[in-house]
Amino acid sequence: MSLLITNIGELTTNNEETDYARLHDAAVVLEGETIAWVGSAAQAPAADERVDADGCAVLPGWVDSHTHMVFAGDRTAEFEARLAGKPYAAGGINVTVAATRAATDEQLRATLARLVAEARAGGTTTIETKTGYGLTVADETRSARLAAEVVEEVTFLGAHVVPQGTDREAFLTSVTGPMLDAVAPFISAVDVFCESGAFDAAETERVLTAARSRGFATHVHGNQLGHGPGVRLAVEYGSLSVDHLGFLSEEDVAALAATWRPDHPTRGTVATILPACDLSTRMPLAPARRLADAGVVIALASNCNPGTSYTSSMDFCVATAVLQMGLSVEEAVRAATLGGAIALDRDRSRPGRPRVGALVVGARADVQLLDAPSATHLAYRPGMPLTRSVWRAGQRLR
Ligand SMILES: N=CN[C@@H](CCC(=O)O)C(=O)O
Ligand SMILES: [Zn+2]
Repeated sequence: MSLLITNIGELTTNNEETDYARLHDAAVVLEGETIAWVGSAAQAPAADERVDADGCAVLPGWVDSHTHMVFAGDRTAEFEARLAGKPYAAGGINVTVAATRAATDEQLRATLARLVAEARAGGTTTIETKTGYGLTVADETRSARLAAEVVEEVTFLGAHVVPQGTDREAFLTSVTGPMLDAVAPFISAVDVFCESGAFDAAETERVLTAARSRGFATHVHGNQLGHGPGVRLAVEYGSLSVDHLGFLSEEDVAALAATWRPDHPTRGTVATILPACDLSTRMPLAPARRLADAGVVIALASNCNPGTSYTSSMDFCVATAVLQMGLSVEEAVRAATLGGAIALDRDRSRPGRPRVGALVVGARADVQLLDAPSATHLAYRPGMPLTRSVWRAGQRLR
């Protein structure tokens, strides 16, 4: 079954080969799960079905490369305390750990389904989600298994915090051994919260080493609450991304930039910025402009979780990145699509892992149509419901 979306006023393709140029008076053809044709509306081939975009903007579906959606419970009281001036601290995670352990599979599934549905309705077609609210072998395995039922990228975040009442050394031994082995069938990457109140540099290295020795890609939560070793270690260990980044030294920015120079031997480390979290925790916004000017590839993600960022709205993240972090609309949209795909190592097609984040021939047919003539309206009309239609793998979701 093929579908022609035509009369597109502005088409964001993220096609590197055409210098990321946006097309006007454009059309795309979806064939089954895949993008089959992209070009000028006047030259579009016939298809089984046709959608008229009425001159509106079409973009790749959002790629949300950082969320924590497997949880139970509520942290409104902690949020209210923050509004009254109490700073965010990693310890709050234990409240969600207790609620998550007490929840049934069906309760966790229901929350996950609700959050995934919200994200999809907002144009998100690729979701990464992390474990990290179970923190025993059984609870982390359950979180990974339930996540894998509904999202395509599951990341093991056993090293989120040392749970209350647990011996630190015994916990780390489990996270880097039996716990990691138990979740392995459900995950594609490993993450670690490198921060005071969570895990220090030596502990972070243990987690990254264990992941690497089993062939898993890694991510690091780093430099969120203060300056620290997160960025340095992510770069040293070749992590796919380092996320948060509210506190960066000149050396941190230079180290990240060096990974994107053509002479760098491996794939670079993406800087994932999480503006909704920065705002909700009342922490400094990550220096996105500085990172972009230094040549660092940026991903923009929601960090949807009950503690620091209870939203999956990528539209909100894009608007904030433009209005408050100094990115252009093009940069912010690219970070929320192609940037996320690069952070998940999904910007090229591999068996069982189709390319996402770009509207180019061969990529997965993940498409959003806005109720607006250009992507600029995401920042120009912040907070407005601009998602008109969404297709994921060729299936219409709304
Ligand atoms: N920073 C660490 N983890 C989450 C927050 C988890 C929580 O507070 O529940 C984050 O990315 O912000
Ligand atoms: Zn996070």
